[in-house]
Amino acid sequence: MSDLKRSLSEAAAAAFQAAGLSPEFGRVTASDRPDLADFQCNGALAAAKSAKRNPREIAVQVVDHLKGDPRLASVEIAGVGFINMRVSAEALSARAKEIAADPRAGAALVESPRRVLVDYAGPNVAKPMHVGHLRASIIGESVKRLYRFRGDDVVGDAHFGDWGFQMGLLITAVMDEHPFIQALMEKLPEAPRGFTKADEDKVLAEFAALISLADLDRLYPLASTRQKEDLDYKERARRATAELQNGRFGYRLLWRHFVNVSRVALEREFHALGVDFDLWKGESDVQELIAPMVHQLEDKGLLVEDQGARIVRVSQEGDKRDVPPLLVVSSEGSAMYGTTDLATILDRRSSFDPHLILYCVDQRQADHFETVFRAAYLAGYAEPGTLEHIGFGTMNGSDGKPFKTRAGGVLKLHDLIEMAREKARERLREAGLGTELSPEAFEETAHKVGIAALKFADLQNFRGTSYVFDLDRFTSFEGKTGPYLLYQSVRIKSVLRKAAEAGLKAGRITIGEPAERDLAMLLDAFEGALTEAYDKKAPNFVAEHAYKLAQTFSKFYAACPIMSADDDATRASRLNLAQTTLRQLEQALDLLGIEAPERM
Ligand SMILES: NC(=[NH2+])NCCC[C@H](N)C(=O)O
Repeated sequence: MSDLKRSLSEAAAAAFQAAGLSPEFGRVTASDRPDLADFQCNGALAAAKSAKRNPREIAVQVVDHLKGDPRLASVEIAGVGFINMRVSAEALSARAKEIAADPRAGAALVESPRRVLVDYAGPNVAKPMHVGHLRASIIGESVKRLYRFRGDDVVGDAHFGDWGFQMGLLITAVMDEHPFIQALMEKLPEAPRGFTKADEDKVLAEFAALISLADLDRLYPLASTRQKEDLDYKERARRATAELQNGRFGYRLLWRHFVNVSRVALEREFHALGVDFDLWKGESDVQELIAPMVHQLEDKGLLVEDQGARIVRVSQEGDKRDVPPLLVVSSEGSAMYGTTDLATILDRRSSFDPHLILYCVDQRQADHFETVFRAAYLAGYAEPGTLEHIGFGTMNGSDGKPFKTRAGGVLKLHDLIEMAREKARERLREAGLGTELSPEAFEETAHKVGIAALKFADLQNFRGTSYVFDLDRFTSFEGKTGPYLLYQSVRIKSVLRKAAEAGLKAGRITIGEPAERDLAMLLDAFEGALTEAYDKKAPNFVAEHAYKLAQTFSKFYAACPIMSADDDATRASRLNLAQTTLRQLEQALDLLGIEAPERM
């Protein structure tokens, strides 16, 4: 089973081949003049150039070969040699029927599934999340779902930032605030003889009683500001970080408490956003791998001294792109962000052995990843081409700079979601929607509308583009928005409910009216949109398809009455089209990480 674009491409390829030309020229695309044709093939022009022949002559040969294909109602030459095709009603009906019967709503699977690891979100302990993390979460979740839906074996990993300087800052701040903890830390440079798991749990419980998430949220920014002015403080934090990393027992316990508290809170917020990880590994998880890795890099002759630090040079003379070297060990002897990323590649190789790792991280880290990837290829830790950075632009405020809250601070995911939810409530009330829902159901709908607004606003743009945060626009039920798509899907659900209540059943699809035709064409285009999104790691192609599908359905519904159709067969066919549209639309929304409510 394949979509029309692909099956017509195959036919055109055969036609080119029959004309003694490369089948490559047979690529068929959706027509840019839908009023004239459904599909077009421009291959005759390219073929003419390479074969030094007349394009029209080639087009005539190809068209002659294609004529009589039962799928085509017409195939004609336009201009200097463009080939225009119109699909027959029978072929379109058959394809629509196929999609209606397909649990995958017309989407194919990849031919050879791969193991793919998606590294996304990348939140940090205690440090507040910024818009980069929000976008990484939204885009990464969608890419993960897309790859999984295409049949790959996919694991999504949060890659928790739990090992940097911020840990030393927190330890220092907490000790300053709690003399009890300070004293305890002095008593516990290492595990006392006979210290059991139960003893550890007791200490952790004491930490839990003294330090809450709110405390971490309060202390981190204070400590982070202070270390900028107070060199002595900074030095203490730096030492604490080093001691933690060297395994100081008390610090490790305290650190475990920080990690636990942050993780629980973060997972709750991500879950509210509809972002769920398969793996929640942290930077700390690969620390044991670093020392042997450094040795190995040394043995391979890749490590060089540079002003007291040890680096891997990844650029060579004449390289198109000059990227900074990988800083493996700093002059102070610590492992760095890139060192951890390199060790993580080793860890992933031994645990999951991925064919591909996708890093969904802010575009501003492009150089960092280029450096890490090159080092990994040089060291033989990954096959060239199997590591890929999926960068993205920023979400900006109206001032054109990365979005900040009104108070000027970085946004908290929790607050952002609440803002979107509040706007969604307002919008629903304004539109007179959800009036029949129970208060709980109304809340749930408002939540779904709010999340859809945020996610769709993000995913409708190609990821590389930056966009401006505008909650009023994002939450509107009109225009290219998440709420519009939810509204359309709820509308279809309501039609289907009414039909079911009246005992009406969906039946055999026949395509006749132009609006039915347009809808069937769009249902067929799902596969093409998914392929593009998959190849380019760009969910905006799925978003675009969902939007067009909703719009096309809306026009279809206006032009082709369902309940009051002229006869039973037409009604059954249109009901089936509506049902199939809903399934495909919900599938597309699911790939964007968006959930539609049952009612509004
Ligand atoms: N493998 C990675 N480096 N992933 C991205 C991690 C992002 C990092 N925690 C940050 O906040 O910037």
